[in-house]
Formats: sequence, structure tokens, C-alpha cells
Amino acid sequence: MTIPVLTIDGPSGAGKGTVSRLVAKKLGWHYLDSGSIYRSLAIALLQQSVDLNDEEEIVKVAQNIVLEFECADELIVKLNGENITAQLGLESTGTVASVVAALPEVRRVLLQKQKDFRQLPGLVADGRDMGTVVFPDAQNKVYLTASAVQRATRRYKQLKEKGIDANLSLITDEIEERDRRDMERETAPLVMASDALYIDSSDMSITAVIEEVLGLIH
Ligand SMILES: Nc1ncnc2c1ncn2[C@@H]1O[C@H](COP(=O)(O)OP(=O)(O)OP(=O)(O)O)[C@@H](O)[C@H]1O
Ligand SMILES: Nc1ccn([C@@H]2O[C@H](COP(=O)(O)O)[C@@H](O)[C@H]2O)c(=O)n1
Repeated sequence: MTIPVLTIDGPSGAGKGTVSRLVAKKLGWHYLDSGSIYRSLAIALLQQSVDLNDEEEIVKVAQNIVLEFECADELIVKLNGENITAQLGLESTGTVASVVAALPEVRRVLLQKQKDFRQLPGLVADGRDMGTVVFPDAQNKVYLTASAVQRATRRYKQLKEKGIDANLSLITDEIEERDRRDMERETAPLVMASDALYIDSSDMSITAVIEEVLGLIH
């Protein structure tokens, strides 16, 4: 039996995580936030002061990380037994994640961890290469985007709400730099799958996006 998968790919701050989590809840499906795997690796590398130019050492750390996910109101992630949820959303974590995510061997090592999430009754998977590389046979695919200004503003508000100091112009620069790195890397770049539904959420509410995505499933 083929286990159904809905993939939601797109750039940072497009709303993939928010939409995926709520759609998964509505459908009663599992949820994979693949970015949190790359972010967890980034945190492990920072904790162990690994040189980000030392590819061999980065791959070793990727091979050995033990991750636990708990899908409550927010996603709780434990790295080697330690709750790292608070550090996960920092823009600095995302930047390191995108640097190491460009390494082909890192992606190869982390591939199976992502595929393992495909379990009954179904999976909603969000990331950059869910519909193109990890689950190319997914029955439903979405490419969710929004303008860089909207995405940076959303991220700024999100950080402020969490009480984290943030600078809008710096966040805009970081998001644009991360987009460029994710789209231009050679292995599994962020591209829209040819069979994906394109949604630009710049002027859409979260509810409107969810309705459009659920319409695809039904
Ligand atoms: N359509 C929307 N309208 C307004 N705010 C939104 C919309 N979609 C998402 N947001 C808000 O934008 C912020 C970023 O959303 P989210 O974390 O889901 O993005 P993402 O695409 O998963 O980003 P990343 O890839 O960096 O994890 C959140 O605070 C979320 O509530
Ligand atoms: N499928 C994926 C998911 C993420 N990445 C990289 O991780 C960075 C952080 O991801 P977020 O979704 O949590 O923002 C992202 O910028 C990518 O570089 C990836 O390569 N593939």
C-alpha cells in the first residue's frame, strides 16, 4: 500500500511550517519539518565547535546525531537527549543549516531519516526538496512562496513575539542570502517540482492558504 504524502516546499518564511502543521492536524497525518533536521545538525556543529569548512567532521556529526521529535502545539526537538527547541528558530541557526545543507554527503546521510517519517495514515512534509528529491512520488505537492519583504516581516514579528531581539533589515538580508544559497546549490536546490501547485501567500491569510492546500487533497 502506498502511504500518502503531501509535500510543501518553498523559501524561508513562506509559511510552510505553519500551514503543514495545521494541515497535518486536520488530516490526522504525521508531520515532517525537514528544516529542523538541518537546523539540529547546525546546533550540534556549533555546540561541538566544528570548523564549518571541515566537511569530513561535519559528515561524522551528521551520522551520529540522535533526534527526537514531539509534535505538540509547537514542534519540540531533542538533540542527543537535550531539548533544543528554543535555539532552533534563530536566524543564525538557519544560516549555518543552509551552509551545511549544501554539502551532498550531508544530504545523503540525512535522507533516510526523512524518508522514515512516511508512515500511515499519511505524511505532510515541509522543506526545500520534499517533492523533488525525498518524496518525488508524493501524490500531492505544493510550492509555497511569498515576497521577500513579506517573509522577512513575518519572521521579524515571529521573533519579536518570542521576545527575541530582531532587526528587520538584517533579517531581510539574511533571508535573501539564504534563498540564494538554497536555490543555487548543486545538490537538491530549491526548485518547484513540475507537478506542484504554486501558491503565493504574500496577500493571503494562513486560513486561505490552508483551504487551498486542503482543496488539493480532497
Ligand atoms: N499567510 C500568512 N500570513 C501572515 N503570516 C503568516 C502567513 N504564513 C505564515 N505566517 C507567519 O510567518 C511566520 C513564518 O512562518 P513559518 O515558520 O511557517 O514559515 P516557514 O516557511 O516554515 O519558514 P522556515 O522555512 O524558515 O522554517 C510565522 O510567524 C507565521 O505565523
Ligand atoms: N528539505 C530541506 C529543508 C531545509 N534545508 C536547509 O535548512 C535550512 C533551514 O530550513 P528551514 O526550513 O527550517 O528554514 C534551509 O535554509 C535549507 O538550507 C534543506 O536544504 N532542505
